[in-house]
Amino acid sequence: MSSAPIPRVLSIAGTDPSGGAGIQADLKSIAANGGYGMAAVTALVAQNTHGVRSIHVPPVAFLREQLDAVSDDVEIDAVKIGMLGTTQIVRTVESWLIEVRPPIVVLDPVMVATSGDRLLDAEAEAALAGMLPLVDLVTPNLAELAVLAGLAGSAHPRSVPPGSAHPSSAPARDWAGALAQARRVSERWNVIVLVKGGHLGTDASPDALVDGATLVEFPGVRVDTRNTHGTGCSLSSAMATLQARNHDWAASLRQAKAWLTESLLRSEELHVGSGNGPVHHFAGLYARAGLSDAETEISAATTPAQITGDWWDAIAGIRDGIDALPFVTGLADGTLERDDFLAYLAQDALYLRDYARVLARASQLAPTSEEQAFWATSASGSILGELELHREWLGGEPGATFEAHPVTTAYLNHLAAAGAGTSYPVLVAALLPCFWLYQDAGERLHTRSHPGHPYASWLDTYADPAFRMATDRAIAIVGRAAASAPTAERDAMRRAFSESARHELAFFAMFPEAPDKPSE
Ligand SMILES: Nc1ncnc2c1ncn2[C@@H]1O[C@H](COP(=O)(O)OP(=O)(O)O)[C@@H](O)[C@H]1O
Ligand SMILES: Cc1ncc(COP(=O)(O)O)c(N)n1
Repeated sequence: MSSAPIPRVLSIAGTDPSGGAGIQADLKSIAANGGYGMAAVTALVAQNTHGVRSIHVPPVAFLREQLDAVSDDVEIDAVKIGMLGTTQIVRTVESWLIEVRPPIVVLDPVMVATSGDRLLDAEAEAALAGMLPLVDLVTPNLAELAVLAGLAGSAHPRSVPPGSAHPSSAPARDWAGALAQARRVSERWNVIVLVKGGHLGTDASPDALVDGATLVEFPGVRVDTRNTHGTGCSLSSAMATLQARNHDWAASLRQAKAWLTESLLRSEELHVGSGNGPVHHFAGLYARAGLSDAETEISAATTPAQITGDWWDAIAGIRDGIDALPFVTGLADGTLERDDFLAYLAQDALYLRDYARVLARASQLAPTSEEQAFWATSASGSILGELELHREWLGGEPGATFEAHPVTTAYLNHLAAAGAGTSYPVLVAALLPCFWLYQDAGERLHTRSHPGHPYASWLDTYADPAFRMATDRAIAIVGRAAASAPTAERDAMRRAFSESARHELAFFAMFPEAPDKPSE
């Protein structure tokens, strides 16, 4: 697999010359999350960390020219929409969206700035709600959510006469109230709502994704800082960028929140203005590039489970890829040719023999006797597994000569390289995908077993609770090692983990051997 392409993300928003919110924040946020940022300006806002002084709206025809100049030339992977200001601007962006149909659209329905200044005409609120059917994800704060929920209650958002009071809901005072409003908005306009609990005034800062009746909640820790200018802008553009990579909203939110929390924690390092300062968009990158010296507090703010959870989310594409492979679907429905199955088992036996040696190396490097025993037991299990495969399925002597497929060799070389180093954390991170991806795919595969299934006895082995426990244990060990590792080593762990995951995918993809590249 080649590396993921860099998403081209367009921000359509207002400006903040002090650099903390609006388009300036969006561009930093897109770049910090691995995207190529572009920007079309809706309104020029004279503002700083204390608030808005005045707003200048250029002719809307010129906004349309900016948008066309980008879309006539550049393939856009995601759009983030921020401050729109007036009904005319809303309509202009809406008609451009209808023509261009960007694949991902995130709308931060900016109405009022953190400072309390209005950034959207009151009469434009209904028009803004009217564009929601063109949007994939909307990211209102609690006040904005209440306005949208009020409009969701009316017969048709555009039936509300401009300037008239619409049946607005009061901002939710508790989390349950916010979720109920979000559900109304989601169902009314068929849009996913990212509910932000940052304004609830509690110690927690929860967020949630609401997609009709489906709810996924993300607990968050409130960072004690005044530097929250532009958090909404930054989060929404991070979401647009990460979604273009992940195609999984929950994974994107988990990553975006971890990044934003780190950027809030480090915001004190910036000395910008004397009001509500900006977040430090590049805090993590600076730390990892050696451009800043404090790094340990951030590690401390991240739990082992969050780290391994983030790694797992980042390989969502690989997991989907495994599930879709002809080998896996054929194994599930029993249509896999026996020769292909046996060819796979022969490679698996070869793999397990050397994997056991690398597990033994982890046992050698383990810092505690408990972990030493865990890896030694796993090594023993792996080599016994190899013997069993030969006896049961391959009908040969252990060590019988199968030729290693280049894919098997490549995976084993990667593991051997991790084992040849001296970093226990990197080694165990490289070993983890073999536990985790196998366990994960196996959990689904074993449900497909039935008495007449040609591979029933193989599928049944996937249900082994001992392997599940071993996988949980391996995840916990790796998470703990990562949480206490210096940043550079933790990055090397993440790379070793995702590299092994890519090898896992290639391993499952080996058979049946395709004569031609399958069409997309
Ligand atoms: N002090 C804080 N600590 C942690 N997260 C915060 C803090 N302030 C805001 N956030 C997070 O930043 C994101 C944007 O939040 P919010 O303040 O609601 O947006 P807006 O800028 O649109 O008002 C949310 O995910 C929220 O949880
Ligand atoms: C141009 C522009 N767009 C949006 C915001 C909202 O900022 P916040 O995220 O602090 O609510 C802002 N202050 N300026």
